[in-house]
Amino acid sequence: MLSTINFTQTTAYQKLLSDKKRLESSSISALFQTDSERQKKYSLFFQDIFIDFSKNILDAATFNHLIELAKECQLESAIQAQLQGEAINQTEGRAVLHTALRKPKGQSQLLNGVNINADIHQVRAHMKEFTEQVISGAWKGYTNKSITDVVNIGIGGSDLGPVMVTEALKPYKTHLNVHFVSNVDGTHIAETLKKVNPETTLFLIASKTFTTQETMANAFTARDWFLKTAQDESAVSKHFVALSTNKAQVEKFGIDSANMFAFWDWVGGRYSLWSAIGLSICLSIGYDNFESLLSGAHEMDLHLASTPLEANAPVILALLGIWYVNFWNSPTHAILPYDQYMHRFAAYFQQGDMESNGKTVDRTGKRVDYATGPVIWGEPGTNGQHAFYQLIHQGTQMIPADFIAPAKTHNPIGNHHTLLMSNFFAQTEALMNGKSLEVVKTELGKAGLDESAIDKLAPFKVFEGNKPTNSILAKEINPATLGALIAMYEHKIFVQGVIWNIFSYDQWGVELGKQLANSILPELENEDPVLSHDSSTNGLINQFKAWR
Ligand SMILES: O=P(O)(O)OC[C@H]1O[C@H](O)[C@H](O)[C@@H](O)[C@@H]1O
Repeated sequence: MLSTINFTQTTAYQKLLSDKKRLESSSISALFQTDSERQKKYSLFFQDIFIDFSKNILDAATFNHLIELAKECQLESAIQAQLQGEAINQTEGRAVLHTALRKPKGQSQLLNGVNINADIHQVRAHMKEFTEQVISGAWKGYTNKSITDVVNIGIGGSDLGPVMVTEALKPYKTHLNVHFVSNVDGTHIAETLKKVNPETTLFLIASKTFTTQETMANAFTARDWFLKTAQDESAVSKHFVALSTNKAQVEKFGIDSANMFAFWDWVGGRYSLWSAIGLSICLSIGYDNFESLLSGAHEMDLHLASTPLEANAPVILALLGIWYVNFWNSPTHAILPYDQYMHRFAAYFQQGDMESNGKTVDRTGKRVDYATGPVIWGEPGTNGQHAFYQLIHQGTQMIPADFIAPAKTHNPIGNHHTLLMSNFFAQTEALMNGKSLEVVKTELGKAGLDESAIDKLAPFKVFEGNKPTNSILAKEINPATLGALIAMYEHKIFVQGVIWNIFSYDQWGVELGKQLANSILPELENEDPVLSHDSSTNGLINQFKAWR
């Protein structure tokens, strides 16, 4: 079981409070000036990924105290508890074993004393066989035509992971066109169905529970649309498959259990792209590339399990995050991939991180008196630079940011990649160094302004600097490096949850929204005036009814 230590009661916490006071009067750039070895000390390689965390407000003492904090919170035993399949998701009484999905065939993974590796690989074999049939054209639709388009219908974890990965790995795309429908807004499915032909389309109904309102509504709409042309219920089995843990509901929907790809309750929705939920990924990039994605993630799992905390990439990133959230009051964290293919990476970890660590109750059931998970956000570079970087550079909040980029591009066109990367390096440097009043004044003087004009304008052009960033440079973004990067962020989330003494693997907050929508639904199904809510909600519902 996980400990219930309150991290604010540890000795390391007190030390970190004084570190903060000391470092407030210093700066990242000053720390570089006094230590020519700084980058070497605060960076590490994980295979072909170079993680430079030297541009943080961090000195040797602080780094040691962060590691002490992790030790005092019994992080090492928490990591083992998770990897060994203990029921660390205590509020749901479940183990958390997405890491087991990435283990090679034949490597034991015990859950309650039973080895689950064979079950996992049985589903994988089914996914491989099916993927190869569809890609080769051997799988035929009801008019004996091969499949050209795949529509994944799912939401949350049953959508965001596959979307992010298929976008990030587009250079590995097969001939299949993979589409994703998630929103219950009819526009999403309507616009997707306009692009596909029922004779050559395969629908993947992706839902762990197979009860999620949005997914079921979209699945029934897709089925009706399909049957309008096919006119024959028996054709459904050639065009609909299910990715789920709920066999009974899958059968109720009318999908043959032979066309069901199973997974298990110990796979959290937002950690499920490695399970049968990844079938859209297999179809999009081919089964072997899916395997490479999984083995890249597995390598990161091994790194988490066996590397000392002070050289452990996800642990370091997690501790730096805690340093900013809890000691520097940073409410948000930006993820900024300088790779257009990774344009959904931040959106994916918005769910991963915020659904996991958006908690106010600690593991003893008490309200916490410290901040927990930050708001995660971001857009790919350089688009973000022309949108929100202003606030990162000159706003009042400290916004730690992860810059992620591949050294090699999949599209070496002209000097585009050099232009892109020059922005990456320039931004992280500028965020750290800022620009002093003196420098601004000299620049304005050189531009020919007189003294009073310089005095007026200069304050607006000052950049305080000292904005922390991590730079994550991968040799290239391929299935294995992407797998490792995703697993690194997953583990970062877990480590932070351990320190914050919260349960990272439940999501009771989402359940509330589902219940509320279901209670209002019947009130929208007739024309009677609604009076059962507060005046704002009543007024809005009644106006909606009047206008629809
Ligand atoms: O896969 P499903 O059961 O349809 O669930 C889809 C999503 O539902 C909720 O929003 C959960 O909070 C998510 O974690 C989950 O990914």
